Amino acid sequence: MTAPLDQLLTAWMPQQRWYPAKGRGVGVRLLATRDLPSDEAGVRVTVHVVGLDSGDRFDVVQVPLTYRTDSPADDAAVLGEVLDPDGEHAWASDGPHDPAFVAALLRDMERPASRPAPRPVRSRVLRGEQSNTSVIVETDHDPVIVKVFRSLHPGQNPDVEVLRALDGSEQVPGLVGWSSGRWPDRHGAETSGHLAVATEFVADGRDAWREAAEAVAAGDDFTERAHSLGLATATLHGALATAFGTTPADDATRARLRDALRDRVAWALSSTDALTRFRDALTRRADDLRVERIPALQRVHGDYHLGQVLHSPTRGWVILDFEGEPLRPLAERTRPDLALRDVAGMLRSFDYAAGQVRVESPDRGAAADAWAGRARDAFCRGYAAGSGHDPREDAELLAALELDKALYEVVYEAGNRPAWIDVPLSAVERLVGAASG
Ligand SMILES: Nc1ncnc2c1ncn2[C@@H]1O[C@H](COP(=O)(O)OP(=O)(O)O)[C@@H](O)[C@H]1O
Ligand SMILES: O=P(O)(O)O[C@H]1O[C@H](CO)[C@@H](O[C@H]2O[C@H](CO)[C@@H](O)[C@H](O)[C@H]2O)[C@H](O)[C@H]1O
Repeated sequence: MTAPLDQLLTAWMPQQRWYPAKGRGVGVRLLATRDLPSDEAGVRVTVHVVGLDSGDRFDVVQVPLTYRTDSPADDAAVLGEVLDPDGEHAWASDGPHDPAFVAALLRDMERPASRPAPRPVRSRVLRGEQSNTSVIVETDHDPVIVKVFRSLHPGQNPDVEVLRALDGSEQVPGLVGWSSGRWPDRHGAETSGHLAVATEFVADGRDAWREAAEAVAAGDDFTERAHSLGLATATLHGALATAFGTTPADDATRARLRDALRDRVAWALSSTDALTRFRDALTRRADDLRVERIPALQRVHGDYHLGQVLHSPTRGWVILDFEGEPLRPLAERTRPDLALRDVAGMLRSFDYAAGQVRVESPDRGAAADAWAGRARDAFCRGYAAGSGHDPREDAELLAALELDKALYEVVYEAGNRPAWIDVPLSAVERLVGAASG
């Protein structure tokens, strides 16, 4: 049966992992539509920008579709029969699954000077992602990964902004191109922002989370890799400081830091009951935060953990995903911050690798904790070798940032993986305990 596009989208979008309005009743509004030149006969490639209005919230998402006059081969990606933007009967498919969209998008992208447009040969959508849709593309040259942003925000997407600023740096994937679009906001004012980014695909890269999880399970040493990751992290921070500048910290920074921890405590306590037994200790900890020295503020990664880095035998460490913590408003995620926040994130991640063993086989918990202790120590030593400063010298600040991250993680796990919630909860217990004891 042929349906109008908004009806089809209203039924299809909530089933997608990236849908940001799960559980909320929304009005679906088509905000903008742009065709990309297609080189396949009978295929129309269209990028729709769609507003999801639930009264108190207004999310904007990108839905690229291809329209074919004949029923397409890949059933899994078909939304259904629809009237296309000209009112003609067509089959609509989810763009990232359709090579016609991928080719049209790559041709349409802006690119760094001297980089030719890659010509796709084959493509496949990466499975398991939550907030975006990424497509791995074999091309006439090197493989490329295209990240199609689903939730759109006005202005620069942090991934595009950082990769453009750091292009040529060994610690991040090479930039292939990016695309932008325009749409009216909920009040009808014209806005624009990034829609997608394409980068070098590190084909021999292994997810560091998987490497670490395997190592801790097998009792294998990880200190060499943790050391070189610390060094790569310090190099990344140096490159970010050069590209975006630094701001010296002052008394106002000190006050903001304490307010930020208080806000995080209040947000976490109101988001989940799991923290109730720590209420008093957490409130005291935030009120009592005293930090002597605060390093200069700078652009940081913002959601740094083992799942954000690849280990490649040919390229070394490659750091991904500069979009910051997905549960935080975008405007906050790009503000100058403490590089130490990323260090704290990675230290938490080593604890997570041990924590998942603790959850699954409590009898191996002590060995896993010792593994994490060695990895954390090696990471800090590597960071010191790269930056000239051991992060553990700022012990009070580092512990506060680890606590801040652990609180975020408790809320994240409560919403996403309740079976893992004890991993960050035990860190909260340790970190408030250490402060009061
Ligand atoms: N340049 C790349 N090379 C190889 N794999 C990549 C690359 N970029 C992303 N990936 C893979 O895709 C996953 C998701 O990418 P990421 O940028 O973190 O997207 P998201 O913000 O949706 O989590 C990564 O964990 C990694 O496995
Ligand atoms: O999806 P993102 O990569 O942007 O990050 C979110 O999901 C992460 C889980 O995949 C979550 O990370 C937490 O779990 C990791 C193990 O799966 C662990 O290595 C991290 O240290 C821990 O924070 C991340 O917090 C969340 O923003």
